[in-house]
Amino acid sequence: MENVFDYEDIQLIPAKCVVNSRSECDTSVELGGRSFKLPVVPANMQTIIDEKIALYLAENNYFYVMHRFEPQTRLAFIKDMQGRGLYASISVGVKREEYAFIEQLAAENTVPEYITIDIAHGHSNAVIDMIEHIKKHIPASFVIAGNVGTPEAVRELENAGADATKVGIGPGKVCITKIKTGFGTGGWQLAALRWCAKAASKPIIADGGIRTHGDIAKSVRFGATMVMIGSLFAGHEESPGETSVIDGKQVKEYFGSASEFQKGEKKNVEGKKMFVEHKGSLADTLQEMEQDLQSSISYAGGTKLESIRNVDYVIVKNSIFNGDKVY
Ligand SMILES: NC(=O)C1=CN([C@@H]2O[C@H](COP(=O)(O)OP(=O)(O)OC[C@H]3O[C@@H](n4cnc5c(N)ncnc54)[C@H](OP(=O)(O)O)[C@@H]3O)[C@@H](O)[C@H]2O)C=CC1
Ligand SMILES: Nc1nc2c(ncn2[C@@H]2O[C@H](COP(=O)(O)O)[C@@H](O)[C@H]2O)c(=O)[nH]1
Repeated sequence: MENVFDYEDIQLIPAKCVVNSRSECDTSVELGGRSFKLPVVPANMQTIIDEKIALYLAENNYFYVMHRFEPQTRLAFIKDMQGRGLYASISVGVKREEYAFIEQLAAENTVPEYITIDIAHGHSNAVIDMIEHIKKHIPASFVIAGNVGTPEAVRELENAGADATKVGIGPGKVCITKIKTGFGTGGWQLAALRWCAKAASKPIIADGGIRTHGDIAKSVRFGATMVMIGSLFAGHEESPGETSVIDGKQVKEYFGSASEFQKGEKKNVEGKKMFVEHKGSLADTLQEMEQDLQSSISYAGGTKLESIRNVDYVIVKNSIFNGDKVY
């Protein structure tokens, strides 16, 4: 691999502005036949999303992926969302009972519009078999498969029938995969995204490692259709993580899906827990993301998200923050 870099090593180069106001720039994106306000989706983790947040996001034209950690609630969740005239987007794993769940959905004719196969090491027969199982029983569902970190994996999952792939092994804020196993895209997630996107013939979701709103534009530049984000969405009033007070400050918990807090045991732990400062409302963050991305589009010299895809960039090794902390 040549040209290895991460988000903080890259600056996008401005092109001549064609709008009179940033409000003219359109941040919407299409995925699976629907248009969403932002190319951003909160991570399908238990401290990031719950039914209430999913409802808010769907009602307000944002993409969401419900987590898979309360499996018994998923059927009712799909019915509830669709009963309200909204789309349903759920996650599944690859264990035996998940196969039966897909068959149950088919038998009841309850077909979620989106299914994300949520596995740490997605380049595996387990994921390929699950893609094929879903496509056999409920072909109308749009299948997002992951996570992967190589072009070979993207091609193999696409060939198995995945409609989109999710890229990112270990760049997450509460991830310890890189430390515990020595593997992953941590530290070079943006370069891995670029590498995978060159091989992809379907949409890619960049997952993990986003630390600033500018990183969303950088992900789009390097081939992402959508960006999955955990830590920036943790700590909101609506966030499901528990609130506590540390050193007089209100904080909320954010833990990894492969942490002992999620698993309830210390087996194959590849995630940790942290506390993030209380951030106010989710709606405010989404609005700020939209404004920042509109500004990115204006700097790209266009009016639509796609204009970011063509901008030039420079590699400025680990230097852009000069020690500043924006967030
Ligand atoms: N994006 C990322 O970098 C990472 C994300 N995660 C998140 O953590 C959660 C748990 O993930 P995961 O452990 O996959 O889910 P599960 O615990 O549901 O495991 C799914 C199945 O895959 C097997 N499995 C898991 N990892 C491997 C591996 N490295 N090699 C072979 N088989 C494997 C498991 O068996 P067994 O447990 O017996 O091995 C199990 O049968 C998910 O939400 C995932 O997204 C976790 C790590 C990295
Ligand atoms: N290695 C691990 N990765 C995890 C775990 N739980 C979630 N994740 C991944 O992190 C992203 C979110 O990253 P962030 O940088 O935006 O916070 C999430 O979507 C998963 O792919 C875990 O326990 N271990």
